[in-house]
Amino acid sequence: MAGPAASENQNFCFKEELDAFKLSLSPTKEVILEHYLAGWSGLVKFLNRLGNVFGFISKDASSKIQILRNFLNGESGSEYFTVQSMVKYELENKLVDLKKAGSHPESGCRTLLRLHRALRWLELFLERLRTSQEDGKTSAMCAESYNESLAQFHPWVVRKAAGLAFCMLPGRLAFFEVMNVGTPDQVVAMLGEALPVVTEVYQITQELYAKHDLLDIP
Ligand SMILES: CCCCCCCCCCCCC/C=C/[C@@H](O)[C@H](COP(=O)(O)O)NC(=O)CCCCCCCCCCCCCCC
Repeated sequence: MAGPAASENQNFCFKEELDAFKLSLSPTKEVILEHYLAGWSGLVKFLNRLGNVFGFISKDASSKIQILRNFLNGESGSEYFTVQSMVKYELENKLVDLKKAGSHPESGCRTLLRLHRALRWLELFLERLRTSQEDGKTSAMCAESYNESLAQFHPWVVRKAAGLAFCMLPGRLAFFEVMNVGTPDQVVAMLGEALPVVTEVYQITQELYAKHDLLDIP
């Protein structure tokens, strides 16, 4: 697969995309939705640069980002400032279908849970990338991370399609180039700095969802 043109590369740097997750952590360790979504948009942008075979994944992620942005820009937008305030607001106002799909099939809590589960995949994948050898296979790293996380929530047909798409991932070096961060050493260093942030955002959200028994929203 040919890499993106140099001019295109100037508009993209993986580090900046991940920085949005850093910004999403408030001083009181709440997760600011706007920045969280900006982080996801950056990842989707990256995914789109990898080629059309990932289109079905980036479409699903984009539509979930959009659902949440609509809440944020809607009339109750201020309630959606952080993930914590969103959970409180939606639960207090009975805006979440907790056990089975009903009148709120696209609640903020439910939609964010899907992205949250994918964040665990990201964490596992970035850690594998960071510690990979020069001849490491991104497709295998991606598949292993997926099988350990997101796959359990997906039906067979989605798992199958995802597995096929992973085979189309470029090799480690070409993948690093698409990230546009610098030399492989610089990429590895950047990942070392970025990962703890991803982990922290994941853990805070995980604890919040567990506390409110929201981890299985249909
Ligand atoms: C680099 C390769 C990227 C591979 C992406 C790995 C994740 C694979 C996810 C496969 C999702 C398939 C699409 C369909 C999903 C939905 O069925 C399913 C359930 O939704 P529903 O309850 O509304 O029906 N949706 C989801 O689980 C949410 C998936 C969100 C995936 C976001 C993936 C963004 C990937 C960003 C790549 C960034 C890589 C950066 C590496 C340096």
